[in-house]
Formats: sequence, C-alpha cells, structure tokens
Amino acid sequence: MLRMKYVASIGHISRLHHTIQSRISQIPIENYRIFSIVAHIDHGKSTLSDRLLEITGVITKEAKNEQVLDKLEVERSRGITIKAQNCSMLYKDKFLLQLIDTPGHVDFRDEVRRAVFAVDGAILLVDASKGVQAQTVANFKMAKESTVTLIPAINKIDLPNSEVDRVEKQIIQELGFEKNEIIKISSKTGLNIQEQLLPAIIESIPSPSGNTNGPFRGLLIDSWYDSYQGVILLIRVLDGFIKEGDKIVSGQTRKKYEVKKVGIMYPNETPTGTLTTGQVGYIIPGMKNVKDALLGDTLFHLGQESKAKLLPGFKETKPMVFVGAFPADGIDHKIIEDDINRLILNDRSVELHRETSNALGQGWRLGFLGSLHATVFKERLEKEYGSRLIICQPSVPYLIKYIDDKDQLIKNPSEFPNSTSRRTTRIKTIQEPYVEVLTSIPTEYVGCVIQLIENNRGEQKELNYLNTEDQAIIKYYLPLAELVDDFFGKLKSLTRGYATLDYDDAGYKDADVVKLELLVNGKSLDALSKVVHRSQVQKVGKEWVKNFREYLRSQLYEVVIQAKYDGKVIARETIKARKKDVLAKLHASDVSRRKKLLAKQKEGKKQLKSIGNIQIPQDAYQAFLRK
Ligand SMILES: Nc1nc2c(ncn2[C@@H]2O[C@H](COP(=O)(O)OP(=O)(O)OP(=O)(O)O)[C@@H](O)[C@H]2O)c(=O)[nH]1
Repeated sequence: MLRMKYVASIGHISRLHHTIQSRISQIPIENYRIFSIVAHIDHGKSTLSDRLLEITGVITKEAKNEQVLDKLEVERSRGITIKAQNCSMLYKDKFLLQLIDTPGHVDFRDEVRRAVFAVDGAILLVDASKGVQAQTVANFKMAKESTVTLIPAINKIDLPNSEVDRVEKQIIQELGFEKNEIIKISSKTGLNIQEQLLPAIIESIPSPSGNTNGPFRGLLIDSWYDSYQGVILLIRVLDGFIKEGDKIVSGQTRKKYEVKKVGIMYPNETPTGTLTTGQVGYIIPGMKNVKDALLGDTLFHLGQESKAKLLPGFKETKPMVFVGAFPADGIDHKIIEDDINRLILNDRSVELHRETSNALGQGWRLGFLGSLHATVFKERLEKEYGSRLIICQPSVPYLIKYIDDKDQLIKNPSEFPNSTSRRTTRIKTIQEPYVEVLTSIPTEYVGCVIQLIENNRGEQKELNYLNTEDQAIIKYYLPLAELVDDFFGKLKSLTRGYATLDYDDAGYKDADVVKLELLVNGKSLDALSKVVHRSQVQKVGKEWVKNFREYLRSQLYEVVIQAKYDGKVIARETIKARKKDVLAKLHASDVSRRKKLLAKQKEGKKQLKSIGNIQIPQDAYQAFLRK
C-alpha cells in the first residue's frame, strides 16, 4: 500500500516536472531575467526572496516557508544566509525570473561578488529603519563595477520606526539614484512587491544575451555536494544548450564529463532534461571531487572548446583566518576527521591540514574566510554531527620575506620564527595582512570610533558625513589580526550596536610582530602560541598567565606558568603544590604502615616527575580558549 502511494507520488512529481518544462519552453528568451538581491546584513533579502517565491507560486503562503532559500540549519537558527542559493520562477507564465540569492555577511563577500558577476541586474535593498549602511555602500560599488542594472528598494516600510523620507534622501544623495527609481516595499507584508517591484525587474533588467544557435557555453556559478547525487553544478547557459547525456569539458581543468541530469532549482532540484541560452539551472556531471568545480569556469561541449571563448574565471577565495582544532576528550580522531571532510565537501572555501600539538595531540588546522565563517563551521559541526572540538584562538597568515627574495606564508603561530631563527634564516621582513574597512556610524560616535581604530593599529583614510548629517562613514586600514580579535564586537558595544562594518582585502604590510608562547613548567604549549604586535606583547603576556592560572586546578607539584617571547620571560604566575596528607586517616602508632605510605607517595611523585608532566585537564584549555 505504502509502496503504491510512493509510486503514485513519483508519477505526480514527474508530471509536475514535465509541466514546468513545457511551460518554460513557451517563454521566449526576451522574457527571461537573471537577477540578484544585494543588501546589508538583515535588511531583508531572504524575506523578499520568500515573497517573490510566493507571488510566483513556487511556494504557497500556507506552507509558512520562512527563508526558504536559507537551507542550512545554521542559516535558519542564526537567521543569516551563508551559501548563495538560486531559484527559478515563472511569472504569469510569461516571464522566467531567475534569482540568485546572496549571503549578507562580509566574510562571504566573494559569494556576493560571484552572484553579481553572473546576473544582469540586482535589487539593492535598504532597511527603512536603518538606512544606508557600510555593506550597502560596498555592495553598491561592487555592482557598479560589474555594470549590472541596479534597482534601489527601501524595505520594511511597514515598521513603525521606519524613516522612508530620510533613507530616500540618503539613497539619492549618497548613491546617486533618481527619486523616481526608488521603490518602497515591505517584504514582510508583500506591499508594493507585485505592484511595483516585479514590473521594475521586468522593465529595467535586460534579458540575457547570447547565441541560442551557437556552440554550448556555460558559466559555472556554484557547486555543492549531495550525498546521493554527488557534485551538482549551478550554471548559467551563455550560448547554445545542454541536455542530459551530453559530453562536456571544463575550460580551466580540461577534464571531461558526461551530463547525467539537467534541471532548474524550483526551489529544489527539478529535472527538465535540458537548459537553453539564458537559463540558470543545475547539471550533474558525475564529478568526483567538488574541488574540480572551479567557480567561474567555462564549460563547453566536448570537441567544441576551440570554437567558443573561455571566460576569465573568478578569483579563488583564500582562507584568511586559521584555527587549530583538536578533538575533545573521548572523541575519536578518525570519526571527527570524516565529519569535517563531509562538511568541507559543501564548503569549498575551508582549508584543512593535519596538525599535531604537544599539548592537545593530533588535530587539524582549518582555514576560513573570516571569524564568523569559523564560528559557523564549528556550530555546524556540533549541530550536524554532534562532534565536539577544542578550537584554538584564530590567527591570520604572516608573510615572511627572505633576503634571497623567497617568500613563505606562515599559517600556524607555532611555526612563526623566534628571534634566533630570524637571525640565522636571513629574514628581510615580516608582513601581516591588512583590510580596508568601511564603517557607518551615527555621527555622535565619530570621536570614540576613531580612537578605537587608532588603539587597534588602524589608519584612518576618509571620513564622510552622509548628507542627512546624522550618519558618517569612515574608511580605514586595519590589520586583519585586529579585526579577527573581536574588533567588531568592541565597535558594536562602543556604539550601542549602531555601527556596521564591511571590509575587503588590502594586501600585506610590514609588521613588527613577535611570537608569544605560554609555558607550563618550562614546556611550551604550542597550540596556544600567538603572534602579537610588539607594542601589545607585555599586556597580552600578563593577561595570559593570569587567565591560565585560573583554569588550572591545583596540582600535586608546583606549577610555573610563564609567558615568553624572543627568549625573554615577560610574565609569571606560580601555583603552589597541593599537599596531600596520605597519613591523615592513620593511627599514630602504626609505624610500618606509615613508612609504607610515605614511600609510595615518594614513588608516585618520582613517576610524575619522570614523565615531566603536569596534568592539564582539557577543560582548562577549553575554558581558557573560550575566554
Ligand atoms: N517589519 C518588517 N520586517 C522585515 C521585513 N523584511 C524582513 N524583515 C525582518 O528582518 C529580519 C531580517 O530579514 P532577513 O530576510 O533574514 O534578512 P537578510 O538580509 O536575508 O539577512 P542575511 O541573510 O543574514 O543577510 C527578519 O527578522 C525579517 O522577518 C519587512 O519588510 N518588514
């Protein structure tokens, strides 16, 4: 019975797919639109996507599908979009609207960049209660550079504290739009979306260009791994068409594949058997390794590659925040490694290397795009696999330049050269990564934010007051190490949550940095080493030894905790030995038993000493690192 029901539902699904395909085939390419939504974090992209999906019938209102395109559990629980998703929509059976959703957080800027590269237009969404923010400006500039058509829209106009006129003025004066171009909507209630936003998408965004009869050319926009189907590629067909069974070749890797399945995202994978010029959809090429899917790659029909032009491709994302990770007590190394590898299948920007620490044993060094990316990954690991990890403090890569013009990138602080090796290895300079940051704040906070930037080794570049006069945007250079060290948290608390921030890579600059080590009874705890600026070394060293002492339970032996750099001890704390009275319960006259117990205690001490070890419980590391 159950099986028949299942078969019937499969039949129903395949009829549905067939209907969608025949409906799409009636729509001419002039009525296709490929667009994206870009905005500052939380300004409502995912909510607007939901409304568009509802209006076009992809999802029903009753289904209460909130943030349908945020498919990862952590995206829903944190209410942020991490992985860009795509969905095709049929509007009144006359238009094929193809949306590429984008993540809002700055760590995922490259995903936004890719989406913008792959579309013909974008909706620039601004929250009516918050106005133009750092990421609005950054996204606006990025979209302008790639010459996509922009539709400015003020969202959340239903909010009682919305300031539509003020925000409209900002958009006109700061971003240069005309008053009549700006659309005012509520993604929550749906106000003006069908009446004004959809017509604007259709009227302003150009239809895709491309040679429908030419040799097939596909732009690889995204890829993900499905445990049943393998690697899935999201492509935009630039010329020609692709169908199931076609043999294709990658322009960048020259690897060949046979296309097993072809379809559109509606909102999940929906087979159509073919994709034609101007359509965005997925193909399943039987690719073994997701790393072979180079985003921005051009795909051709096998044998036709010389007849069509290869696109320049996208810049590969580089991990910039590195974290040591070790299995917590009782967790199997192999099991957790499998879990991490499974997660990486779907997050190609994570870098993974094995690493061994004298203090924490066998583990890994993971590279992430930013500190939120690192936190989200850890949360996913815990939520999706229930595994537990000890995560070390994040660090940034340092570039060592040698006299003989060789360069070396150090991603693990424990490998950072100390002063002796600096002299012997003929190092010319050491450089650290910088970012160019945009921060928007209410004007009353300008003074204290500039102070914070200076205290964190930042260098102010520009200060602009938005013409509405209550908002300022500061542009400055900041060492990435400072940004990673909760700079945003400090900025938020200083401005009572009003500050917003966006950053972009600004290359490497010379840095006076040293390796700070934490020693317990003379032995360096490598996993805790940190590279710090010379001006901060005393302060950090003192804090370190004090904090670590708090988390170490008293031991049978005296414990000396030291912070050391360049061969010098700069801070020290001592925990006195805990005396265990082994004779406490003994009767005074029991001399032989007394001697025996004292001898046993002596032997025990000798054994521990011979190991030369102090028992540092793992929760001490965990508590220390969490602080
Ligand atoms: N009142 C009101 N709230 C809205 C509107 N649009 C979005 N919101 C709310 O604003 C919050 C953020 O919305 P999201 O759609 O998650 O924002 P987002 O831009 O996708 O966020 P990221 O994916 O993290 O960049 C949610 O609580 C939404 O319910 C609106 O038009 N009116």
